[in-house]
Amino acid sequence: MSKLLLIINPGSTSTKIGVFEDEKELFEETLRHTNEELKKYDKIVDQFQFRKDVILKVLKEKNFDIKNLDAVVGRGGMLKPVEGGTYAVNDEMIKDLRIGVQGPHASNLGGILAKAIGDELSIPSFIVDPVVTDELADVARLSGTPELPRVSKFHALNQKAVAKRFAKETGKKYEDLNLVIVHMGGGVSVGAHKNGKVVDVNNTLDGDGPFSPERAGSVPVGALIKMCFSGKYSEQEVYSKIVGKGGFVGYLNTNDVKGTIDKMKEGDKECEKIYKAFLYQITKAIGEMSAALNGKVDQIILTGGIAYSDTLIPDLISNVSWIAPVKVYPGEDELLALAQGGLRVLNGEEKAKEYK
Ligand SMILES: Nc1ncnc2c1ncn2[C@@H]1O[C@H](COP(=O)(O)OP(=O)(O)OP(=O)(O)O)[C@@H](O)[C@H]1O
Ligand SMILES: CCCC(=O)O
Repeated sequence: MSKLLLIINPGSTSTKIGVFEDEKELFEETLRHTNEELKKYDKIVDQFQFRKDVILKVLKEKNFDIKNLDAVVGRGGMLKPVEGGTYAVNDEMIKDLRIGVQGPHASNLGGILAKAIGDELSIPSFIVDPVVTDELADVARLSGTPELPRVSKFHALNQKAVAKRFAKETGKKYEDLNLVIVHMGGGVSVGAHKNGKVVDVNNTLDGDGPFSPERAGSVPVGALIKMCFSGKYSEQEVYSKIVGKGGFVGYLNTNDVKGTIDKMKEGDKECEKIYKAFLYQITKAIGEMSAALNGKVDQIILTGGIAYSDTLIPDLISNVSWIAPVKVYPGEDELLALAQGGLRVLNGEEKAKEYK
C-alpha cells in the first residue's frame, strides 16, 4: 500500500515542505521568511511555533487532511557527529536539537517540527542525513591548533542527493566518482566527494569557507580575537556577526542574492563589489577542494537556490571550467531525499537508526 509523507525542511531563510505519496510529490511549497519576520526571535529554536503555524496553515489552505499521513520526515540538525542514514526522532535527539549540541541551525527545527506533528497524529517521525554527517578524511580534521579540530557541518542531504542524481544520470556509481559540489543557499558549502565519501568540506557554519547570504565564512582570526576581547560585544553578538548577520546581510543588510544582482545590473557599485567578492571566494574554494582531490575531478556540481542565477552561474563556470566540466542542479533535491529516507524505513528496506 502506498505511503503518505509530510516532509519539512527548514532553511535559514525559508521552510520548504512537501507531501509525497511514496516517491511521487503531490505538492511542494517554499514558505519564505523575511528578515523582518525572523529578527524578532532571539534563537532559531524560538521560531518553532511560528514555523509550525505557517506549515499547518498552508496545509489547511490546500485542503490537505493531515490525518491521512503515515509519517513526518524533517531535515536533521546539529546533533553529535553521526554516520549518514535515517534516524527515528527520539527524546534524546529532541533534547540535543533543542540545545543544538553542535550549535544553532535552522535544521534543528526539522526533527522538532516532525516529532511535534507526528506525535499529534500518533505516526512516526524521522530525520535523514543530518548536517553533522561526518565522513572527513583524518588528514582534513587537523586545523593547526590541537584544541580546535576541523569538523563536518554542511548541506549533507542535498550534496549527497545531487551526487547520487548525477551518478544515476551518467550511468556511474557515486562510489566511483570524484566530485566537487558547491551548495549555495543561505550558507555556502563546498565539498570534496571522493568515491562516495565527503572527505573534506568547509564547516559551513562557524566561520569557514566562502561568505554567503547570511554568513561571514572564513575571517581574519587575529582581528576576530581582538573583537571578542574588545568588551564591546557579547559572545552571542560576535557569533551573529559570523552566522546570521555576516556575508550579504553584513555588507548590504539583505540576504537576497538575486535582489543584489538585480541592483548591480541597475548600476549599484556596492552591490557589484560584494557580488564580485562572492564569486571570487567560491572560485577559490572550488580550487581548494579540487586540490584536495589531487586535481582528479570528474565533475564540478553547482546547486542550491543561488544556482538559479543566470548571472553568477555563467561567471562561475567561466572561472572554473578549466578544472573539470560543470553541471548545474539549481535548487535542491532535499525534499525527495528526505522522502526516500523515510520510505526506506516504512517499507522495511532499512531499519531506522537510533540516536544515542
Ligand atoms: N534566480 C536567482 N538568482 C540569484 N539568486 C537567487 C535566485 N533565486 C534564489 N536566489 C537566492 O538564493 C538564496 C536562498 O537560497 P535557498 O533557498 O537555497 O536558501 P535556504 O534554503 O534558506 O538556505 P540553505 O540552502 O543554506 O539551507 C537567496 O539569497 C536568494 O536571493
Ligand atoms: C550546516 C550546513 C547547512 C547550512 O549552511 O545551512
